Amino acid sequence: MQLFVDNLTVIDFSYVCPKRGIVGESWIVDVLLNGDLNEQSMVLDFGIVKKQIKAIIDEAVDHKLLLPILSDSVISSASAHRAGHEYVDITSKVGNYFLHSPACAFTHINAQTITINSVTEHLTKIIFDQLPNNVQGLTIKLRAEAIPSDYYHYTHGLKLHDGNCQRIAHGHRSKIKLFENDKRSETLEHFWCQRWEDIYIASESDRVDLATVELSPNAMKNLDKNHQLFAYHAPQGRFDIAVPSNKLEVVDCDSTVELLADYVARQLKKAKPGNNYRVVAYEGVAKGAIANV
Ligand SMILES: Nc1nc2c(c(=O)[nH]1)N=C([C@H](O)[C@H](O)COP(=O)(O)OP(=O)(O)OP(=O)(O)O)CN2
Repeated sequence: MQLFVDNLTVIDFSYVCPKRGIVGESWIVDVLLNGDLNEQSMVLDFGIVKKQIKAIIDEAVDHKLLLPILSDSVISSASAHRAGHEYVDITSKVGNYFLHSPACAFTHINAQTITINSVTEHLTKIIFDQLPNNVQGLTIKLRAEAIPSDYYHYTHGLKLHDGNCQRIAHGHRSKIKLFENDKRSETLEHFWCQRWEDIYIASESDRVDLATVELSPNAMKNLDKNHQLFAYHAPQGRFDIAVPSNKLEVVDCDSTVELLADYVARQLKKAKPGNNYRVVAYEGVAKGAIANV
């Protein structure tokens, strides 16, 4: 007998890509179980699938930075600054990134590259080990939202969030709808999606200098004038990141989706003060915020 739950959850995360740097991503999760019926005449109670399997997936990959640990582009090591924290040094074709975060902000994936296949394999093993004996098969399907318009991938962290969004490098694949004087402008959408392609969005208020940043000894040797540094303390611990300027947008606000919608709206208004703008910004799949100026 087979049991399925479509759209079980959306995982919002970022991953290291040797070509693209740090990439924000959102994947929808569908689950298919194969097994005998239990004493309740069920393969597995939907309640358990929806709560426990979702919780395992969240704990494994949601709001984390996924590291392809078989790739030469990632070096991770224990932090010398703080217990339970990890350094991650990343080299990529678009520049080098350096991070320091509580270890829970990273997931090591035993692969050369982060792909739907490598993450599916990682999740399947973790989940299958925790299923009851009557469940003999598990198929996890990860898929990106089908977006007919332009979209961007962004990475950020919300220092004021009391949940996992405080992690300094988690992200999303997001569309944006822009209206100029009540008329949808695909030209403007295209412009912003190019501008924010694989972007890291940092807040000016989190900027730190070389004297205060906490990064690995290797990072401190390799930082150059192209890097900009950001750090904050949040309930899970201390977070630091060095980002290459060519993959960075520094905003004058926090990066909640409400404030990003407002930020885009303000930039549009500044360029053409006589026009009215409506910005519908998404944070991953099927959720977002609307700003009007
Ligand atoms: N009003 C807002 N709420 C939240 C924002 C935000 O910008 N405005 N942002 C976040 C995080 O950035 C987060 O990445 C998104 O969280 P979400 O996927 O919704 O959170 P959960 O994992 O808890 O939800 P699931 O349904 O389990 O995916 C949080 N909130």
